[in-house]
Amino acid sequence: MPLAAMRVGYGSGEGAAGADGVSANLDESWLTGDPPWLGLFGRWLREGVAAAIPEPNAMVIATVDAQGCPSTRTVLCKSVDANGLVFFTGHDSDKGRDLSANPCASVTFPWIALERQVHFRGLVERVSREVTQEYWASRPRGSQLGSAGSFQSQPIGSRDELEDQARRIAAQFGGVDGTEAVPVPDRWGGYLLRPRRVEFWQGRADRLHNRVRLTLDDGGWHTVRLQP
Ligand SMILES: Cc1cc2nc3c(=O)[nH]c(=O)nc-3n(C[C@H](O)[C@H](O)[C@H](O)COP(=O)(O)O)c2cc1C
Ligand SMILES: Cc1ncc(COP(=O)(O)O)c(CN)c1O
Repeated sequence: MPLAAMRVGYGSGEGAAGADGVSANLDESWLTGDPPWLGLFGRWLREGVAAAIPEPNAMVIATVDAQGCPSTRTVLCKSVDANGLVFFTGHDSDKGRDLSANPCASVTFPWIALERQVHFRGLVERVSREVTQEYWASRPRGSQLGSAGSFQSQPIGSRDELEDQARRIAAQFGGVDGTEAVPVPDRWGGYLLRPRRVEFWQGRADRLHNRVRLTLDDGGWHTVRLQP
């Protein structure tokens, strides 16, 4: 099928795997909690889990370099609370360098199977070393060794070289089957995105979608409905 002819209609409730609130129109009254995005975001995330969509906590994050050019890639959101969204990555990666130069990011949860997306934008800061260490300790040993064995976003000559490097580094900590703890590399850690703008989007028929945006200013959170 030609790309130009590929399209899906939204708002029938059929594609949405039985999630609540799919047939009802997204309404400002759904915004509950403190901050007011927290309740609905948590509900939609739980519905994404229940609908078994792949990696419902995956979010596409845009960062901007010192020249003002954006880049996007996917990371996993590993916790969310009233402060914001936490993810873990390499500080020396492209995104880590962008965030050092420009500590502002935008993320999108593309829950297309549920005919929904949520965007966040805000300032990003590193989490404490304690928070990073606690999360690191919860990761499977293989993932710890994988992160320790990779200098994220640096070039490497071949797959074989990457595997040799990872094996060499794993051996320093007793190897894949060892029991010695793998320390968190200094170059790896968590970031907290503190939202100042959040948008909930729900697909509707004939491209007449629902969009509700919350913005934080000195007076608190403000809600506005946007045209699709
Ligand atoms: C579903 C999915 C989840 C990912 N989660 C993470 C993550 O949590 N942290 C991370 O550093 N990279 C993650 N990646 C890899 C990144 O998308 C990216 O390739 C990597 O972080 C390097 O990005 P950068 O060079 O732009 O900094 C994930 C990739 C996918 C497809
Ligand atoms: C390179 C990389 N780092 C970190 C993560 C975060 O997830 P986890 O801590 O569960 O490995 C991922 C997830 N795909 C990843 O690909």
